[in-house]
Amino acid sequence: MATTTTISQVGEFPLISSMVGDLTMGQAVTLGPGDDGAVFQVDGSAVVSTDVLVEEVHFRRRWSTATDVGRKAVAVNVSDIEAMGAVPVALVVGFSAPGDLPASWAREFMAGMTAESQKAGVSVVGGDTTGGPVVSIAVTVIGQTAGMAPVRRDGAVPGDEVAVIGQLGLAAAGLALLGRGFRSPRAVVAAQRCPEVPYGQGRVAAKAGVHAMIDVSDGLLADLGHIAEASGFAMDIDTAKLDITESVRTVGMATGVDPLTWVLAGGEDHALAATFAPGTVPDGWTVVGRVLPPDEAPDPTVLVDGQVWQQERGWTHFHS
Ligand SMILES: Nc1ncnc2c1ncn2[C@@H]1O[C@H](COP(=O)(O)OP(=O)(O)O)[C@@H](O)[C@H]1O
Ligand SMILES: Cc1ncc(C[n+]2csc(CCOP(=O)(O)OP(=O)(O)O)c2C)c(N)n1
Ligand SMILES: [Mg+2]
Repeated sequence: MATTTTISQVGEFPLISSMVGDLTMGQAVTLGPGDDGAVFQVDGSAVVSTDVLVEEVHFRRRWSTATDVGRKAVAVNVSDIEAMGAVPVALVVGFSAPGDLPASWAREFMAGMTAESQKAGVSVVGGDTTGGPVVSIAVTVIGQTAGMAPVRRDGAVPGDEVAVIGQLGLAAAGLALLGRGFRSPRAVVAAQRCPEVPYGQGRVAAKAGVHAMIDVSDGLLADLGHIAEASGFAMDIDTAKLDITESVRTVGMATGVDPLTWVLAGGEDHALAATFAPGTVPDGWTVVGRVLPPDEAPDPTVLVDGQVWQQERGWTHFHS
């Protein structure tokens, strides 16, 4: 019978060596993995953000390959740097796993991190590896402002156009499919396994003078709600302007779910949502609504076609 080598059989330090062996460092990095700290240069202020992925909460090993999870760990983190209008530079990864995890899973996870890091233009400069009851991944990403002010959530003003770039609804439709035991349409399942982050578009928005920006991790309404609240103004989303991808419609029909609920409230697509002065929305972005003056809507909330949205707005942890 074929046996699978586990990470406990390999041991901590040989495991680390096998995980970092193929990493390549970008120009800004002067010292990568192997010492007590990594060293790299940043241009301007450092922008830092962290996101945790926990097995059975953010992914399942029977739904996603190790490569998918490694890619997703990078994508969801770099997405926050994009949403700050900054440029990603380096990231560190905390990796915990049970001793019976196949060693190949850990190596393929790093291969996924490497592949997505190259796509995003960032280097994996270090990390930590420990035992734990389930696979947990904590990534911290560092970006640089490189001559521009960071883009915050509190800059939306009445009259702004609300615009998005990237996919919406696919990851949630993919989750619905995987949960029902299906593996196609491939596009939505792939989006759940790893989102297609619109790398570089955060910077494009910053250069266009974007007023406020966020990445859509929990759901469009929930995340735009953070901009509305931080800025103190309401927004109205015009659902006729939302692009509902064909594959998302197909999954909606097959499962009896209104696909609009995934587009408005499904998380994990890591699209960017932002508000711009009228006429300054960059090419490729889709205008989906506007920021309202207080006399039209006194509460800083997100309306849908002028109405209060009565259904879920997005994902929250700890819900029963
Ligand atoms: N345990 C924590 N300790 C300190 N700050 C936290 C903690 N959890 C979340 N935050 C901060 O709260 C804010 C909202 O977090 P979150 O909703 O996870 O943001 P995002 O969707 O960008 O990942 C962020 O600025 C984050 O840094
Ligand atoms: C097994 C499994 N169950 C449920 C989900 C759905 N899900 C988990 S976390 C999440 C929202 C985003 O995660 P969060 O940790 O809130 O990211 P952040 O907002 O901090 O970037 C969603 C939609 C999933 N991806 N996998
Ligand atoms: Mg977070």
